Order: sequence, then structure tokens, then C-alpha cells
Amino acid sequence: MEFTKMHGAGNDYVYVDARAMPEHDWGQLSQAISDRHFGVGSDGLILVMDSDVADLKMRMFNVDGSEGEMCGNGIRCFAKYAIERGIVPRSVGEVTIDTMAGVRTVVPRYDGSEINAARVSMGKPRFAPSDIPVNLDPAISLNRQTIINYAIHPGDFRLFLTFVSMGNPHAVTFIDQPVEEFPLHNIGPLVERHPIFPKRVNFEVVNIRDDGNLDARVWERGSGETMACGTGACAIGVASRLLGHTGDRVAVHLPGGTLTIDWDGTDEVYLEGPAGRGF
Ligand SMILES: N[C@@H](CCC[C@H](N)C(=O)O)C(=O)O
Repeated sequence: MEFTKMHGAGNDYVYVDARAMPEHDWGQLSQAISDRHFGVGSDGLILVMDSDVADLKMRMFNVDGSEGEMCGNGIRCFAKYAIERGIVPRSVGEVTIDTMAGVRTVVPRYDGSEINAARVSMGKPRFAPSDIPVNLDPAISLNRQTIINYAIHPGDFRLFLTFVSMGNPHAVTFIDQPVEEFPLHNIGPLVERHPIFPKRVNFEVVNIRDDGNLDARVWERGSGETMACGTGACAIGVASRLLGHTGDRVAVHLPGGTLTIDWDGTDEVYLEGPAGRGF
């Protein structure tokens, strides 16, 4: 099987062109290939497939074999892969990609003939508890458009979560201490599998640097801590704007790099960031 390793801000995936491949246990393959000692080593597996409604279809699988609805870092590299391999013509100004979260449009950014970044139309964020999904006391969630600063108590901790769906589920918390000091490897698994989340959740910890810059770390559903998460950065930008910490544009600084998020408060979210090949 031929594969390519690519990463967006250090969030790395193994890419396989599955257009002519027979159906497979992709979840099992993702578990095996993602292993950093006995496999290739990655945060998961991304498949290139044919689509009836867009230029191509993307499927992504986490390290534990579960399938994610959307991958903001992976989709930028997906567009780079598709154009640089001639699967879609280089002359196109944008690539449409069918995902479980809907069709997303990616505009590549060039450095000479090579794509080194991309801007993605990520769709509108959703907030209803049933859209996340999160099971809350109906007395709390009734008639609420958004759930902001919802308290949970994983371990000895008290966290206030804001819920955002970017096609996949996110829970964002803002903390006063530097994100490096947060015990993400202890608390992340407890939040990911907290009983209020029937499909588990991606968990973001954020510290406010100023009104245009946020520092963050992400515990991803199915993959653990990653160096960056594109949908997570979108959820962070959206939650931060909702809470009045930042405005329409924010830079989210993650361990693997910086992602820029634009959201005007009503319409689509836009994500911009690097797209690189692993060597
Ligand atoms: N790293 C991705 C998100 C991958 C999927 C996520 N772990 C999930 O299960 O929802 C990104 O860049 O968005």
C-alpha cells in the first residue's frame, strides 16, 4: 500500500489514495498505521475517495480507529495532496471536499509551485445541545441557543465548558494559568469520556494572551493530545468571540503552530494555516 505522511501545524496524518481500493477495515488500519513505534506513526489516517457531490471525498480515522466527521488540519493537506498529485487540476482556484460534516471548500496558498498553506470555509458553528451532542438537564438547556460556561467536575477539577460543533463535537475551557501547566493528560481523558457526551468530545484548554491571540492545547477525541487541531481552533475562536474575549479574527497558538480563525458572529467560520509534507 502506498502512503504519504503530511501535517498541518504538526497534526500529522497518513494519507492513502483509496479511490481504486476495495472496502477495508479502515479503523483497524488507522490503529495499526498510527502507532508511533510499530507503525508509520501519526494522529490518524486520511483517505482520498471519489465523490458524487464534490471534487473528492475525505474520510478520517483517529488513532483508536474511530471515524471523525471533519478534520481542519487534515483537509488543508488533503487539498495539497490532491493538487500536487494532479488528482484535481492545478488551475483550479479551490478544491471542494465532501466530508461527514458537509462539503468544505479549500483555497490553496502557494510558495512558488508548492502549496504551503490553505484557507478553508469550515461551515457555520452549531450550538444546540442536540447538535454537539451533549446531554444536559433539560431545565438548563431548554430554550438555550448556546451553552456557555457549563460546570463539570472531572477528578478534583472544576471546569467551565462552552460547547461548539464544527461538524464534530468540541468543549472549550478558558483558564488563567499558562496552558503548559494544565494536567491535560489526566483531565483530557475524563472530559473526552464524561457521561454527558454520548459521542465523546474534543477538549480545548485556552489561555487569553490578548484580544487577538490565544494560547491553547487540545485533547482530541480518539487520538489524545495533538500538536494542533483545526476544528478545535475554530471552536476556540468561536467560543472566545461568544464570551467577548476576542473579535472577528483571532490567532490560536498551539504547540505545533498558529492557526488563524475568522468568524463574524453569524456566518461561516474560516480557518487558515500551514499544510506540510512529512519527511
Ligand atoms: N485534528 C483534527 C480533528 C480530528 C477529529 C477529531 N479527533 C474527532 O474525533 O472529532 C482537526 O484538525 O480538526
